[in-house]
Amino acid sequence: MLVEILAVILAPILSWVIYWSYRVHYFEKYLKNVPGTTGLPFLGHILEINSPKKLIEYVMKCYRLHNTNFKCYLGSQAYLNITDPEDLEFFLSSPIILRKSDAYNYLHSWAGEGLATGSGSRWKKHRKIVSPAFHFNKLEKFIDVFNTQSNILVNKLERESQKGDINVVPFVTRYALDIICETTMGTCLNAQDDPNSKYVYSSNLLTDIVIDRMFSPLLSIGVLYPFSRTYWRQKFALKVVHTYAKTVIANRRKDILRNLRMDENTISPCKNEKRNKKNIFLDILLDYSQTDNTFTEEQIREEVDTFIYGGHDTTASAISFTLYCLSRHPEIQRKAYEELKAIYFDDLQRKTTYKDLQEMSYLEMVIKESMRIYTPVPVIGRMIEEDTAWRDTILPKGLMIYLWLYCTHNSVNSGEDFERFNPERFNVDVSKSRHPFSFVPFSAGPRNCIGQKFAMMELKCTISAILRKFELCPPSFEQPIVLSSALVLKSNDGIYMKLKSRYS
Ligand code: HEM
Repeated sequence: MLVEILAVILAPILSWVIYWSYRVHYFEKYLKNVPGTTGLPFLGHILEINSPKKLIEYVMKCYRLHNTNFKCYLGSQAYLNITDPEDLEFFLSSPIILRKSDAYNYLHSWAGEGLATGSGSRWKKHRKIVSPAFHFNKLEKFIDVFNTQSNILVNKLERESQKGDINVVPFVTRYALDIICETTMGTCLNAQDDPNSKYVYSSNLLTDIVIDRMFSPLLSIGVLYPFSRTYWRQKFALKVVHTYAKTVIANRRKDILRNLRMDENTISPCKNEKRNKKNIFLDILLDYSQTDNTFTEEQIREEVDTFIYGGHDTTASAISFTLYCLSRHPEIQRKAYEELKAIYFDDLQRKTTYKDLQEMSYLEMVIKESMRIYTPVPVIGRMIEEDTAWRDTILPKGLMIYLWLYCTHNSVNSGEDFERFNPERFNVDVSKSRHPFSFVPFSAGPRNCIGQKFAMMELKCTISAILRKFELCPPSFEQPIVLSSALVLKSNDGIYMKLKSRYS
């Protein structure tokens, strides 16, 4: 009897030991010359990377130690961390290394196999369908939305700043959510006015849950997850966001069938402004679905949720960190403000036009420099599907690749003075002297960010509106920024500043 009990206990442990040894041996056959270690037996480096804050600390520690690409292990799974621009170019330009890594699986319940998480022929097809929506002459029409929403944001910030130091992150995040919902679905979410709405609560909750699952060994195990409280909270939040998207899609389809699409002179539900709602991303998907019945309602919903996820936290991170950089560098802020004064001439409160945005060249350099130091998407993951030659070795099937844009940006790849906030490094001549993959905040190659032009327009429009209204100053207390990195870079304790109105 005792032998049988021991056998029952020991068999799974022994299988685990054999499995772990086999897998580590399998990866090490090819990765033995890559700097880094296999970590603790059975655990790898799990204990050092158990939160978004520890992840970025750990990665920067390894990068400073090895000064190049390095490997690490989570259990028996090997991860190759890429930091060198030449290697970023290899992976990002590859027409075959296109599948996303395991970390993106946690987004599936929310955004399904939408553009950011999908792969294979379905991803290729959807990318083709969605691309026309991001043509610059379609994007131009969204300036009205940016203007309306940034006006609301500036008013909210003004009210709040009268109380003293202000954490801009929650304001900017709700603002970005309003923008992406209106441009994607043509609906007015009103997150800025109604921060406690079910949708805002649910989308924030889903973001937090994705991050929790990435770092919690228990929540990441598929069979155990349904027994956790998080699973049931996620189920509730998913129901809210999916029902919202499905209702909007169904109503919009009815409008199209009844030929009731809004034209240039109809009133948008948002702030009663005249707006051509025909340009929303959803219409491009619905129009396509009328020509191809394999493009299902569920797939449309997944793309809508993908835009909402991919298009709001990222821009909120970039806006918040740029405001932070401006508030801590008064001389650079003064130059950016001078540029705006020259563009807006005698009416700093007027609406921004597409032409204004083209003229904001110094502000664009400021935004780029901020995205270099505080890279909004610090890391991109890929999975190797077939053995692939790389340098003098083979990347074995099943290997995960983490492309650390954050490390590449925050190193001598950006110049010897890389720790200095210096927008001038993005003037045309200096930029030319660097490797083209030394600065890729929107990624590059076939899976680059489809929303990058949209994002840059939104960033310029928002930051210029805030800068025209306020002088940004440091808060009354010292705030060291502690970074946390999951899918998007965040400051652990918010981003505080003092906003002084330039006019009343
Ligand atoms: C500052 C803002 C933004 C940054 C820094 C950013 C960055 C990125 C990065 C690094 C990727 C990953 C590409 C890869 O895996 O190689 C990506 C993908 C993507 N982004 Fe953005 N993004 C931003 C804003 C937006 C916006 C506003 C939208 C939508 C309107 C958007 C939609 C997407 C989509 C759909 C993908 C997946 C593309 C694909 O895999 O084909 N992004 N973005």
